[in-house]
Amino acid sequence: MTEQGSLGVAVVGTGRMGADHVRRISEVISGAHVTAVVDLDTDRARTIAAGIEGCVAYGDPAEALAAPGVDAVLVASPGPAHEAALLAAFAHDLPVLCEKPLTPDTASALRLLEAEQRLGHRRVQVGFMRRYDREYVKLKALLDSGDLGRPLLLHHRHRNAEAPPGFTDAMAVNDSVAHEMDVTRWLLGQEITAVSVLRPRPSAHAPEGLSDPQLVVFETDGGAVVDVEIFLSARYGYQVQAEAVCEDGTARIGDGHDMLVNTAGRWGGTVTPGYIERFEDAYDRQVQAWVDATRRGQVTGPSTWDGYAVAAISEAGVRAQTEGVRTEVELVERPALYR
Ligand SMILES: NC(=O)C1=CN([C@@H]2O[C@H](COP(=O)(O)OP(=O)(O)OC[C@H]3O[C@@H](n4cnc5c(N)ncnc54)[C@H](O)[C@@H]3O)[C@@H](O)[C@H]2O)C=CC1
Ligand SMILES: O=C1[C@@H](O)[C@H](O)[C@@H](O)[C@H](O)[C@H]1O
Repeated sequence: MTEQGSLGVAVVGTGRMGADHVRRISEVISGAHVTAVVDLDTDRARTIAAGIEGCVAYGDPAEALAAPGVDAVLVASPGPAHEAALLAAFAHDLPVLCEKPLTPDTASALRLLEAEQRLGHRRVQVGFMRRYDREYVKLKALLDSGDLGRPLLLHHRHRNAEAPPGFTDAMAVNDSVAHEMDVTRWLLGQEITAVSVLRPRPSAHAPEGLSDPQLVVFETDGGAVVDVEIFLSARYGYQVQAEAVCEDGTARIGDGHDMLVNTAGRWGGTVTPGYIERFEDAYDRQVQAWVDATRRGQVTGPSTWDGYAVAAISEAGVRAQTEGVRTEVELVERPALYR
């Protein structure tokens, strides 16, 4: 840290999310600055570093994390690269904000759980940023208050304008629905115990070979049933909604953050084009919360355990999807570090 106590952050992966986080740390939030950027595409890393005073570009995460001035790490490389980056951070006992998913499979998530326990303290916050979205925070507070009674059903809608190139059926579950897995566990304070997946006839706008949309159904250990529409080729914009159906009422979020306009015989608001715009404030609040906690020497937010649980639910979800069967989720016993 600098004399002023500003946290020196290395950002690993400078693609869409990584570059946005570099901007956020440099221009939006307080208490941190970017000292290193790392990308296998070294030209990209160099271009980003060139715009930030004192920032050095690297091609190898391990080399960057050993550099002076690196107090903490933000991992924004693709999911399959997260395990190596986290293990490199653990080797220097550095705090990490790791973009979701923690890892895309259970075996690697378990290895990380074990590695963090060997360190003896929590080091990781997983980037499930919906927990920092003001609307989700409000919904959770209402459910926790008990004013609506016991939650019975949760309906989630998760629509992207178009699927990124190369997106697969499995990624619809372990990359996109991963958010609903986390937010369901958090909102309800319940564990997901089984997953089923239904695939209607694909939209004519779905990329060749992608089942889109899909309907994913979770059962929980508190007896709730949760459905998630994941529709990656919705075309008209990016929309994320959630509705809780409880014994004494219902509550719904995500209908619009904008004003409603009446003009030219039409009524309505706007739909954001993508997640960067829809969740801008949540990303800011997430990274600020991580920096603040790290400067206090604390680790808060979604843990490696939460990341592991989502990996296990994802694995069950991909099996449910490919085999067409309801699949139970198997979790190891929750270690003491995460209770
Ligand atoms: N929280 C959210 O809403 C979102 C989270 N994400 C997550 O953010 C992460 C990154 O996604 P995007 O930025 O969309 O991907 P991207 O493909 O735009 O960028 C990834 C970058 O990482 C680099 N890279 C690949 N392997 C690397 C390695 N081993 N070490 C260092 N750099 C490496 C690539 O060259 C590329 O520049 C993923 O985990 C993804 O799931 C992505 C979109 C939204
Ligand atoms: O995390 C995200 C992407 O990786 C994923 O591909 C999108 O479907 C999600 O909406 C976005 O939040």
